[in-house]
Amino acid sequence: MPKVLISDKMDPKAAEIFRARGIEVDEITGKTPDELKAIIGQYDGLAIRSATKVTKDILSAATNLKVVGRAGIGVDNVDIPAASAQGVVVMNTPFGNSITTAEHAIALMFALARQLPEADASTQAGKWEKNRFMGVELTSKTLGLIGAGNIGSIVADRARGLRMKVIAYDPFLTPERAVELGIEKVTLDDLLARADFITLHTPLTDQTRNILSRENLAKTRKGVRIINCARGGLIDEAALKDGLDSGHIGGAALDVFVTEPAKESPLFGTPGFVSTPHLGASTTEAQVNVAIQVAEQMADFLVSGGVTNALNMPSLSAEEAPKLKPYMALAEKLGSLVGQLAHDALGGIAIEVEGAAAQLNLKPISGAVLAGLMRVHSDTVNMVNAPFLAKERGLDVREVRHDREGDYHTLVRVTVDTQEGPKSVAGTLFGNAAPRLVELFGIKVEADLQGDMLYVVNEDAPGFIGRLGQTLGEAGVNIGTFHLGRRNAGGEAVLLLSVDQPVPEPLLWQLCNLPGVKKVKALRF
Ligand SMILES: NC(=O)c1ccc[n+]([C@@H]2O[C@H](COP(=O)([O-])OP(=O)(O)OC[C@H]3O[C@@H](n4cnc5c(N)ncnc54)[C@H](O)[C@@H]3O)[C@@H](O)[C@H]2O)c1
Ligand SMILES: O=C(O)[C@H](O)COP(=O)(O)O
Repeated sequence: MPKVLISDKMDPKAAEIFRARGIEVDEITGKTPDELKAIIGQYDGLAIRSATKVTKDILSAATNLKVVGRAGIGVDNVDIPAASAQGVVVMNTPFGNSITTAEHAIALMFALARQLPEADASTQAGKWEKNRFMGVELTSKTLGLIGAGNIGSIVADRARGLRMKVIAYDPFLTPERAVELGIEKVTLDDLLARADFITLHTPLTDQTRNILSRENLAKTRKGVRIINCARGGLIDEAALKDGLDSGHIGGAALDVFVTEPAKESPLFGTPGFVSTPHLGASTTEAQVNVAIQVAEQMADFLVSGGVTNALNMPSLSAEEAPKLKPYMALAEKLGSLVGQLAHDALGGIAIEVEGAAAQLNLKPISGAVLAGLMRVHSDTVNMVNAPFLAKERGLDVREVRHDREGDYHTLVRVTVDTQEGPKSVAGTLFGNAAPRLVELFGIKVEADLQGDMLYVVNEDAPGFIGRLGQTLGEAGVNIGTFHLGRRNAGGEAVLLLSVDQPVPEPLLWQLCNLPGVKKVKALRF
């Protein structure tokens, strides 16, 4: 039974779903990194929000971990390259809290426009300072969005409802989408020069870090009000403080900080500054949404192999997964076969599909081929890390879908570029379920790739098979199945034998020395 750890505060629905799907679950929150490291080894899945930092160090102890599920959007607390290298799938819930977070941005915009927190504190202190608090209307003001993805688009929609003019800087926003959203796509400088309010909705990346730098803050309109419900690090906090002190910036509201938890900051107590403790996603509705989504996604993966919203693996729906399962087994065997038979470094690999296979999602099939190929050299390779390792090793991976009828109703072909030229193996599914090799380096041969096997290349001549059987028999090696193929009568022949036990090295040498033998190799599937 798979076991999941929920290490951050999460709606109880998550644990309920895991249990209902036959998954054992522990909810242990507030652990230090060392404490987490000490227990993580027992879990197949880790469900988190933003508090747990899934570092390379934690992952190194997560020897059973298969999936990290983020109940939320941002995954900057997960070392995705390290997880990928270790074959751990990382998934998030990209839409579950978007409305809630957009609403928080709008709430903070109102808070700034009408100085609500300061007015509240003053009133509750018994001051009744009616003349101190003079606000601004939002109607007709220009709102500048930096980032117009899921959350930015919802903010735009709500802001348009408030009769604001919305402009957006987002290099990936298409002109068509901008029209659809009713917003104007602008350059960053244009946005800085025109916006009365600026709200940030990008992830924190090398391109967005410090996007509101001291220099860019100086380009904003006097009195600009700034909201950040996205990620700390998008704004230079020291420059923001200086801008508020000088009066150039009319107000700033931060839900997120460079260092969290932000228990102290030079910004605290600055007039015009409003803050919340990373509450963007904190509504009952959003937390129920993300808890249900993350638990369903992780359970799908752990129980049936379905992959949704993964950041380091192609998606595979729970309905697709059973259909693809036999193909992935076939693909992995074909990858393993070429991996075991290749003698030199491979320059490239082509994964081709035709017939029924051509109608399927090719990514998981090619991931399985690569996993089979590379597992020959490392048993920690799986479908998640195989494509990354292939890229790291400079392997050129080509995927081809053929729209043609072949000899088989479904076929997967793997061709590797070797120093001797391209070499190809192909397989099909018998009864839509049983993987079968049907071609080996240009020779038609039908074989199950199963357990211990022997691959023999020899000159096609009478008497050879008898000598081979006798040599194996005398050494006490029992032959299970026997598959023979040849290029042409009297030419080169290929034998694939399944044997009941591994063939020891001295016996392989003995077989190599039989007359007519060109090559012998022990294989294992
Ligand atoms: N405060 C919270 O509690 C909270 C809650 C949810 C999400 N978030 C954060 O909000 C942010 C936005 O989330 P989302 O769901 O809208 O993400 P998203 O991926 O849907 O949208 C991000 C947008 O940023 C744009 N972008 C990327 N690089 C850019 C750049 N250099 N300049 C301008 N735009 C750029 C992208 O094109 C995309 O449209 C994320 O950082 C997420 O972690 C915070
Ligand atoms: O990226 C997100 O989803 C938000 O930052 C929410 O973080 P939280 O789950 O820790 O509230």
